[in-house]
Amino acid sequence: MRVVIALGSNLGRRIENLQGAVDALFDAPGLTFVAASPVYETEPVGGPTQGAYLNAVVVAESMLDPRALLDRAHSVENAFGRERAERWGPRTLDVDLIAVGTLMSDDPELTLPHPRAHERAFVLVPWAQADPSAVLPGRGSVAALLADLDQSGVRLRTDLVLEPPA
Ligand SMILES: Nc1ncnc2c1ncn2[C@@H]1O[C@H](COP(=O)(O)OP(=O)(O)OP(=O)(O)O)[C@@H](O)[C@H]1O
Ligand SMILES: Nc1nc2c(c(=O)[nH]1)N=C(CO)CN2
Repeated sequence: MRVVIALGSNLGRRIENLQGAVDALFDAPGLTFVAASPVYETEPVGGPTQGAYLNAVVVAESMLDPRALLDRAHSVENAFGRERAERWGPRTLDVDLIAVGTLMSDDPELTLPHPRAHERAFVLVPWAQADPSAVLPGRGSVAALLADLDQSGVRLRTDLVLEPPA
């Protein structure tokens, strides 16, 4: 099943946190790397006053069940010292499951697609670069969603790149 994973960091060595997440996510069986987006510097959305984020999206092929995928996302966040202090607050690493195939779920522990993905340029801009034909289940094409979104807070960092997993 095709899965779309969003990465974000606005604390510490941000690009190293993102690259570390890519390496760690694929360090165990069940997940195969397909593509990584370019890296974007983005203005924080929501939460307290905080520094700019680096955001990127990774596309993968998964043989894991969605719950195991979420567990892996959480363990990678925890490995990077993520503290869950404040909603939408600063973090060394955020790993969100944006879509898992075409699954739909309203379970608060794992809502699919991610309930705020459709309104987040910091997710949709990198996703569209990683997969120009991307579709957000239940919401339509990512390109069409982006046409209605303000993308001014999302800036390409041509000097940064995510390598495929080590
Ligand atoms: N699609 C999903 N991806 C990741 N976490 C999810 C998803 N759906 C529900 N959750 C749950 O949301 C909880 C909070 O996640 P997290 O701390 O990453 O939120 P946040 O990054 O501050 O805000 P947001 O959810 O708006 O990105 C997690 O414990 C997780 O179980
Ligand atoms: N620019 C940006 N803003 C955010 C981000 C993020 O990754 N990038 N993540 C959030 C909670 O998931 C809240 N706000």
